[in-house]
Amino acid sequence: MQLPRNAFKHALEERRLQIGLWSQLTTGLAAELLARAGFDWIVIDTEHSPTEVPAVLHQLQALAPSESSPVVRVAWNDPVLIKRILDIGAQTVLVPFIETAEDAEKAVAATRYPPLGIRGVATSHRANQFGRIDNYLHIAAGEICVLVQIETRRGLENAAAIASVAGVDGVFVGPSDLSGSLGHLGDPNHPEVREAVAAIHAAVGGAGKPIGTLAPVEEDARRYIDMGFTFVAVGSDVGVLARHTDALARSFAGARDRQHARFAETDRAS
Ligand SMILES: O=C(O)C(=O)C[C@H](O)[C@@H](O)CO
Repeated sequence: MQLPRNAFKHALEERRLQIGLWSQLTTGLAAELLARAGFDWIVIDTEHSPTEVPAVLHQLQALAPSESSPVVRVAWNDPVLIKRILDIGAQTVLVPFIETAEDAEKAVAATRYPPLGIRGVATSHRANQFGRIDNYLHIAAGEICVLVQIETRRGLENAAAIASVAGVDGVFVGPSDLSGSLGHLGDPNHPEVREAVAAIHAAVGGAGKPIGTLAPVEEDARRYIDMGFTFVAVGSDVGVLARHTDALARSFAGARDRQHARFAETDRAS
């Protein structure tokens, strides 16, 4: 049996723009629904959601038949978390809070078997099709994509060194945390944050690696695309659901309030 090809990894290598969606809805059912939407990549976020490993598995299964590549954001740069996610078949991991080249090396090492790294060896799991993929131990890394997240002032200062680490396939800028770290919490469009994003973009480009981000505001997403970002998540499932359900409820609130007022009038009259 062949190792599955990681379409997202190869698209990044070729700098083909990948439009993504952030997912925090946690269930296989939600992932199945999103799988048909037409995004190139979908982040299964375990850092800022209640999603634990079994729920990641259900989401990977739901996304498997689709054209949307799963990207699993682990909760922390922890080799145990990364190992568990790889063993259930994720081929792309996004590792948060990378501040130095050493942090990035640690993330990469967690995805590589010895002697290149420290990934624990299991003989039969979903990633190797329960032992059916020939030579998995020696070829797995070829289809694993490691994205590291820069989201602090320290990460900004070390962006070029982080991006240059061998085995880092791309750098993701976290605008929300970066703005907090730079003293502009809640204002990812503050000029200093924009300047920092531009500096990270230049450093990552200089290292010959692709860069991506999450930009739920359309104007921001289009700006990043115009700047040359290769992978841009343009929204999140919870955001889309919350905003659209708010708007739907609001659009019928007038009809309900008018009808209730008529009831109140009738009550008063009787
Ligand atoms: O710093 C950021 O921006 C991110 O890391 C993305 C966030 O975690 C968040 O917006 C996901 O809901």
